[in-house]
Amino acid sequence: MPLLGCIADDFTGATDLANTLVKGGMSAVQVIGVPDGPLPEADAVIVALKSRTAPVAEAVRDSLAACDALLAAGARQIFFKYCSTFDSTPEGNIGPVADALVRRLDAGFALACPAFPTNGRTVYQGHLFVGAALLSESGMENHPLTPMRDANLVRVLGAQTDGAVGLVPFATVARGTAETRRAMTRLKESGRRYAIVDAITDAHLLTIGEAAAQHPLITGGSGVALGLPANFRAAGLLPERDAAALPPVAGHAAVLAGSCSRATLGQIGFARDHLPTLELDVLTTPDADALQRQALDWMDGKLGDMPVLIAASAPPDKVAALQQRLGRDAAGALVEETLAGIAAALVARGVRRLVVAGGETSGAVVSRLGVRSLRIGPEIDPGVPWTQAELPDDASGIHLALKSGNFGARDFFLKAFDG
Ligand SMILES: Nc1ncnc2c1ncn2[C@@H]1O[C@H](COP(=O)(O)OP(=O)(O)O)[C@@H](O)[C@H]1O
Ligand SMILES: O=C(O)[C@@H](O)C(=O)COP(=O)(O)O
Repeated sequence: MPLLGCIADDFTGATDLANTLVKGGMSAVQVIGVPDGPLPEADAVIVALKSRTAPVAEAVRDSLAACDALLAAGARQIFFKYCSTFDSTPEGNIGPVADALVRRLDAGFALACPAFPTNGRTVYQGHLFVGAALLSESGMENHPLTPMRDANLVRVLGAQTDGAVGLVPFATVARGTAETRRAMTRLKESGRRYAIVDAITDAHLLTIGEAAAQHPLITGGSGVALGLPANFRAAGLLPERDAAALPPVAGHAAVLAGSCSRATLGQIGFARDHLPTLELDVLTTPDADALQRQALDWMDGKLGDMPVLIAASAPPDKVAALQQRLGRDAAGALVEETLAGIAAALVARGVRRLVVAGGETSGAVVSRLGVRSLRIGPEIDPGVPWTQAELPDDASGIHLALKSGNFGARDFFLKAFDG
């Protein structure tokens, strides 16, 4: 029976959250899509949806179905995981999904905290920073699907919900668990459905986690989950455990990149000097079949001891040009379909260790490969673990690392395969 039931709005976000919980001593399994059978045994079950950019009604429907499955399995607390950069549009989907979960759980209130200080995401006076820059000046204002042009999360969340949004400021969180708990209770009693909660350091996140021990619903990034294993441990529900090691796999290694974030563009720039690299020019050839044929021709003879890198990623001007030609969603779907097809071809040719860069891209790849669940293994960089995925026709499975576009050091695509 899971202690914590989690609903993640994309696949990289789900592994990020699972990674945090495993490091905190909880066993964690990531299930792909709304569960249609019994849930695996684990302290935390993370249902990974592709609901971040889905139509609102679909995101709400799938999130509620996931919530029901987790509650039916006995989960004591529900966690709604979204991006540490609060990726969403004025239509949603953070607000509408959170509203539906608040109602389903009869919670009346939920905290909202995307902070992830280890990766530079902090919240101060309700404003989200990425490193030293406001969210709206961090590069996220150019995201292909969810451009973030306002850093004030009280306003951003407020535009996505009919509930009122308050703030628990830094000064309160710094005063500790009891003050933070009281501030959230006061906001709930004064009719706020949400509180953006400031957090600048991991110590703040631990305080918030402890203060929310009795909340039926927590919403946020993986950072705010830091404090949750201790709550279950304090309640005598969580035995001491070691983080799981994964059984080794033998085969080729590859990286597929569909993220256009600054971090991923930098990682591609670094890796192209070290790894056999194919950069697809989607603007010149906006045709999934033709792009896949290019990749298949290229990879013959390239798969050997070295990992290979295939990227569709492009800088903002090229992304904008493709979107102007095809429309935003069609442009994203074209690239996702292309990379998913290439992933299937790589696996068919013996790739058994695969890094995928980009949340939507990871969703498309994992769906195409028919992966149903992921066991979480060792961390490569903060927020990105290796995972073990069973394939439908190969029980020994493959190792997959689903990298959030924004995460990882510059040498991530090499470092992933060290050791
Ligand atoms: N060259 C390109 N032009 C337009 N869109 C692209 C290009 N390359 C990738 N994309 C799309 O950009 C989106 C990136 O989102 P995602 O994979 O979630 O990355 P991130 O993790 O950075 O958010 C995907 O839909 C992807 O298909
Ligand atoms: O919280 C985060 O930043 C990540 O866990 C996450 O959600 C990643 O999403 P993408 O940037 O779309 O990969």
